[in-house]
Amino acid sequence: MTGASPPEATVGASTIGLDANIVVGREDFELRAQVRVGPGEVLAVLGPNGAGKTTLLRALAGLLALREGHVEVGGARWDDPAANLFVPTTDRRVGLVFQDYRLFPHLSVLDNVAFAARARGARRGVARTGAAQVLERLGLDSLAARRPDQLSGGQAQRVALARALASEPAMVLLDEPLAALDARTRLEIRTELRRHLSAFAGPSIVVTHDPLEALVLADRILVLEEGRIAQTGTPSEVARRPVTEYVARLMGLNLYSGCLAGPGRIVLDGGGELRTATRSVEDLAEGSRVLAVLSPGAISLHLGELPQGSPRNVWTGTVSGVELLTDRVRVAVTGAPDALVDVTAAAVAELQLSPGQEVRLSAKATEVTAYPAP
Ligand SMILES: Nc1ncnc2c1ncn2[C@@H]1O[C@H](COP(=O)(O)OP(=O)(O)OP(=O)(O)O)[C@@H](O)[C@H]1O
Repeated sequence: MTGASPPEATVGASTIGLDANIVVGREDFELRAQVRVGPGEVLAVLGPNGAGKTTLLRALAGLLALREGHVEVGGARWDDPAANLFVPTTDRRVGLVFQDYRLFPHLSVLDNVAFAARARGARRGVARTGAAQVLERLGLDSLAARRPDQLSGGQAQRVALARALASEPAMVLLDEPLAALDARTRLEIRTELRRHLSAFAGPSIVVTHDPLEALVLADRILVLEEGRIAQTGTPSEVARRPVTEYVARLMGLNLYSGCLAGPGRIVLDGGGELRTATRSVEDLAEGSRVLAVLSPGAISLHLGELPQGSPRNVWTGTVSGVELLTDRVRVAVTGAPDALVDVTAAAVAELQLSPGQEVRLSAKATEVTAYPAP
């Protein structure tokens, strides 16, 4: 599948894991998404606030009933309104991990992890033995006797994952699992989480705001916007060929839409044009709708004459903002087209860049990646 897959596309090839066609309404919001996740596959769901990510997880977990469609996991139907079928959450084999972990405060770590087996009717000793094995596997055995208020954020997150895995789920659903952690712990746990999810045999879905988390954790990314699938693809497809402004911004790219007006020449919808050296658009007919991305680091800013051997794309603009990032300065330029440009702090000083400043922008045609618009 390419990164430019159409809306409501199907995700993943296998049908043995999760196969869902989700239609749910919440007052004036409607989510419509077809989602397939293969066994052992990790799907990251990315999207802006209010896109419907949590609604999607809640529908899969049985915390919200479908209006239409179906949810099937490992061949078992969990929701199918047309057949009047709805399996309640407690009877769905789902391992849930929430942002705030939701550990039971009055239970020890061991009993938190043993909870699902107990709820299914296992005897206390049996449930605890199973829980102890999971804790050991995750390297958490030393925490077994503690209560949740005696855990750090990172430890609580690990215990929450242990509890989810100990329930022997058919599917694992994680809602912003690393959001409550500080940056350093997040990095550590992200790596561990990747390992544990890779070892899990069923489908997993991770909801996240963080593009890096999606890129690192997932085999496949699904982008939700306003209750619809905006894009699906492997992390590298989505990172290289975003199809919406939201994804382009997340990936730190300038995204332009326009029409092919000759070989390698794109007339942009918002004004201006770009030359591209992308081979794959050469076969497209003139007039075809295309998207083009240009990295902020591939654009240069100039005040006077351009250096010799000028690149193919040159245009003028006005600096509208200058923002210091950790290792570079991001300059917003208004023009035809608008662009975000990354320069060094030295360049900002040398060019005396500040809002209102007129600049010339240049970028090589080889840096402009174009592809058919979905
Ligand atoms: N209990 C509810 N009743 C009615 N509408 C709701 C309810 N919960 C959420 N919504 C609406 O459903 C839409 C999707 O919300 P949802 O929480 O799924 O988004 P999200 O992508 O998870 O957002 P965020 O990243 O902010 O958590 C929003 O428009 C929201 O206002």
